[in-house]
Amino acid sequence: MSLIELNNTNISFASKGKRKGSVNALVDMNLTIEEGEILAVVGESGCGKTTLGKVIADIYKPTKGEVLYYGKNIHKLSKKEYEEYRLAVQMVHQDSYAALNPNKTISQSLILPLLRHKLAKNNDEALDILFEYFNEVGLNPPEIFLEKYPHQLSGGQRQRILLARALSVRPKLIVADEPVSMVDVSLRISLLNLMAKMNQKYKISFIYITHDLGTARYIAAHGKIMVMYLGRLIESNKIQEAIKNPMHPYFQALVAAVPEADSNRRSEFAKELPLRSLDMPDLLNLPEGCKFHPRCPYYKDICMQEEPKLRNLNGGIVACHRAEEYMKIIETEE
Ligand SMILES: Nc1ncnc2c1ncn2[C@@H]1O[C@H](COP(=O)(O)OP(=O)(O)OP(=O)(O)O)[C@@H](O)[C@H]1O
Repeated sequence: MSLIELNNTNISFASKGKRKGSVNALVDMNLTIEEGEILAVVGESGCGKTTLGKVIADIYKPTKGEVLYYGKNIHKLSKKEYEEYRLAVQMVHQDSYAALNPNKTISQSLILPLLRHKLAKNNDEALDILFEYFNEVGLNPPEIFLEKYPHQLSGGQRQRILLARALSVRPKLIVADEPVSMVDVSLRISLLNLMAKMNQKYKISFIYITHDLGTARYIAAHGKIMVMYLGRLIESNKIQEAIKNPMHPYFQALVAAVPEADSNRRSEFAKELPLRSLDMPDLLNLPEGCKFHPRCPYYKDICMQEEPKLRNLNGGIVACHRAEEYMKIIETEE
């Protein structure tokens, strides 16, 4: 049974601007996360990646559809089961500063959940647990970091603290939302390696949310990728296969935009894909048919009329009317 499953999950928000309307941030989302799996979620800003993470962590409640934890709807769990789920699914947020209380030392912030969830009987036991995980995430010696306030630490140190906090409650899944985007480039690889190590050592599943395909490929080297566009899942596959043979034109454009020093490793599709437009459509007035067609260089009449459904192709799934046809065009062009 899957650790987490989303069944036709939808969520819409009232628009934030002056214009009235609602934004569909997740549309008929179906996905499964297995124990120990790493899933990278990619797509450009505003496509719904964070919303997806927050729905999985029950920070947002779906407007329609359900989230299952080991086959059970999270909103129908008993109190005890729900507590177990809340500990099992931890979210690490992009902005490490906002995620920590600025008026409390790190130890004051991190001891509390351990006591509240009865993972430690008293402060000393909680500190022992934190020492263990601070060492694990490379914050040595732990006592120095535990007595600091968030503003006294660097972005990289705060992200490690958030990972240690998530780890300390022994989760089954960590939803990591752009965990390295606000960290110095030189520290990114060490944080990614840390997550990969946690995945191997503790069999923790990861959902790694990013708009950066390079880091997604790095962390989910043996995992899956899912590509989102305007709240929709448009492609998913094993990550290596997906990058070698991207099916959806939008994903082809993302792959084409990744710099690759070694020409042998470049996907054969990784060439400039000229989109018709660089802008996302108006969220309050989405186009008919395929939501990508106003930007797609390969659209035909059917793309303007019918929204493509997800279907099986090349070991994965894709929502594009013309994927096979398009892939053939590329083959004959080369
Ligand atoms: N609490 C909210 N209230 C209203 N609209 C929201 C809310 N949260 C998200 N949205 C809207 O839902 C859509 C998806 O947002 P989301 O933050 O999930 O995208 P994202 O892909 O994570 O973007 P980014 O990469 O910039 O973080 C956006 O149009 C956003 O404005």
